[in-house]
Amino acid sequence: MIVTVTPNPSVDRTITVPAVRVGEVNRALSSRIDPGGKGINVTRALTSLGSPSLAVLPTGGPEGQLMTQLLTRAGVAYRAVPIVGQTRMNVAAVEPDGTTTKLNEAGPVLEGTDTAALLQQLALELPSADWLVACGSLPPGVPDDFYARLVTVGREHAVRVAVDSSGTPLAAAVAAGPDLIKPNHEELAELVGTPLTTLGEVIDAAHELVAGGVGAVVVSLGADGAVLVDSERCVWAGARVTKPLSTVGAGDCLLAGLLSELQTGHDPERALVAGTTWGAAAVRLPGSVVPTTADLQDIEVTISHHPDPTIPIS
Ligand SMILES: Nc1ncnc2c1ncn2[C@@H]1O[C@H](COP(=O)(O)OP(=O)(O)OP(=O)(O)O)[C@@H](O)[C@H]1O
Ligand SMILES: O=P(O)(O)OC[C@@]1(O)O[C@H](CO)[C@@H](O)[C@@H]1O
Repeated sequence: MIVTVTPNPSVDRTITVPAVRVGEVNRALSSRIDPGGKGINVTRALTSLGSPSLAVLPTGGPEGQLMTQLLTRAGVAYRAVPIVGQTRMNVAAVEPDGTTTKLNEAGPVLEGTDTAALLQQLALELPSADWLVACGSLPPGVPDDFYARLVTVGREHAVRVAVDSSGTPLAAAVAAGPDLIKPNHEELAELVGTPLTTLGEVIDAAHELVAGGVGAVVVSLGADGAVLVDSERCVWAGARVTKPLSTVGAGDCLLAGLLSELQTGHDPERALVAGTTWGAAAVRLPGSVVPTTADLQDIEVTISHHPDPTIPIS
């Protein structure tokens, strides 16, 4: 079982527009809402593709109610921890070529009691977890070492911990030695404190983190695929998508595909191929819609054990 925790979930509103015109009234061609936030997307993708998963999240206010309704409707298993504040709503404006502009709220303030209730709920779920997946930004009020604490708690319960976040919460988690992290290009550059302009530099940065105690580093590189580095291997994988519709949640689907294979004992290379397939499938779907089995059928993944280190990464 894969348990995800999303301290800062969001109802995602995706609005399709002919073009984003800053400072003007933009009329929508269509709009949709999805239950969102990175860990929730991971659980939604796993559920859609038949891997057992449970999402733990704080919820409050009308958007919180909407969130639980959307999750129930989607058949997603979840534990909602009530909070005083109001769950956020994030907006994505998507142009016809897939260009996506996101407007993310900071999220509600979580009081100390809210954070304690979230941790208490997680403690109840850990006995049935193989992986704990901690994802997304932290809302105001949650201490920066929240994910680092989860890494320690996971280790105490012999549960592997994956972290997908950014900035200080990710840096603190990395110092605690998680089993897996999934930064994208920018998050990795911020983590190691240096711009990364080629695939070779990305790989070197990932090796540096593995040497420092992270079990595996999977770097998602958008249209340039993804690379997995651990103490035994460095593998790159990518898939071509001709008509990208929305990249929102592609990284979450990549992580879900990867963990679905790791959980069942498959090797990291096979897991990377699955993750790349799920990520590419997500890009072909609107909003943060997660793929079904049918969406994975015609995706061809290329892998390389000796990726060209000079390839520029944008
Ligand atoms: N245009 C694309 N073509 C093919 N595959 C893509 C494309 N964009 C994304 N992917 C696949 O999806 C994976 C995740 O995408 P990306 O690197 O954009 O994640 P991310 O920045 O973490 O996204 P998010 O935070 O919105 O989930 C990539 O590693 C790649 O496998
Ligand atoms: O503000 P955060 O927590 O960094 O990211 C939140 C978010 O952008 O991430 C998901 C896509 O990965 C969306 O469902 C959601 O709106």
